[in-house]
Amino acid sequence: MITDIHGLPGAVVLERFSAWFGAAPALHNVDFAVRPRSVTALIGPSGSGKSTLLRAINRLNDELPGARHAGRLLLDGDNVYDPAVDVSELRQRVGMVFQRSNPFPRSVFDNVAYGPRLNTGAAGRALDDSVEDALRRAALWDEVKDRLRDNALTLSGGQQQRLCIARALANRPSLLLLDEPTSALDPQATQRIEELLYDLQQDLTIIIVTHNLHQAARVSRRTALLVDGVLVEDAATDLLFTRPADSRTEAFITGRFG
Ligand SMILES: Nc1ncnc2c1ncn2[C@@H]1O[C@H](COP(=O)(O)OP(=O)(O)OP(=O)(O)O)[C@@H](O)[C@H]1O
Repeated sequence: MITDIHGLPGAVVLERFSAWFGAAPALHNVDFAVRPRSVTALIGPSGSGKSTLLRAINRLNDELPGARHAGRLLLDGDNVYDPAVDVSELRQRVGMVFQRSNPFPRSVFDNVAYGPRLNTGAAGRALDDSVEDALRRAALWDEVKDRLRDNALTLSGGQQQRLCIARALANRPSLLLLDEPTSALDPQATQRIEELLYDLQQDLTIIIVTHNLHQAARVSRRTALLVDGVLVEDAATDLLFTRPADSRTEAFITGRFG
């Protein structure tokens, strides 16, 4: 099954992938294939390795002292840990959005224009067009089209998070990683982002870490459970929540641990 999707654009494949920060592994021999152009949810108790897995994909763990890994991690069929990989180019292909929205304290426009300016040298009309396109794809354009010169920090929390999504989309990534993107938002702002993810999966692969099992059930086609750095189960979301194959999944989704 894993080899079926290996080289497809936006496909992520982990092969016996392990990660350590110290002696104990944060991820242990993970075999995991993420389907392209769909939403996959990562769930699991606190400290089970969800963020470590996300951060392994765009090599953010590399920045942490003592971090090391073993095994292979492929994006679009390429090993992201190949020495020839340009990490900044990798991070254009892999957008990431965090729990706390983190717009730059600059204008709405400049936030979204940042990547295209830096990576393609876009300017003038071409830059305006790519900013508008990213804001439209992030379902934010109508709300900010008259506020493009306002400081991004004047937007609401939900708008700031969609702005961070737009900033990532402006780099035309094939993969979007979201680490608990709605946990600081109210239900309405959360719903807007969930609807947005539903639309965005037409064009790109999305992996979302969430502590909210209802959210995983609502937004994802597949869900994977991590426990103590081990991938316990990876299945179609409706199956995982109704007929889990592993007793640890059943215990987790019924609230008996984690
Ligand atoms: N920078 C770091 N230095 C040392 N250990 C770390 C670091 N980041 C994570 N770990 C350890 O790696 C393991 C996995 O952590 P990780 O943050 O990936 O879990 P998580 O499932 O995302 O947790 P949470 O749901 O609480 O965010 C934990 O034991 C954690 O203590």
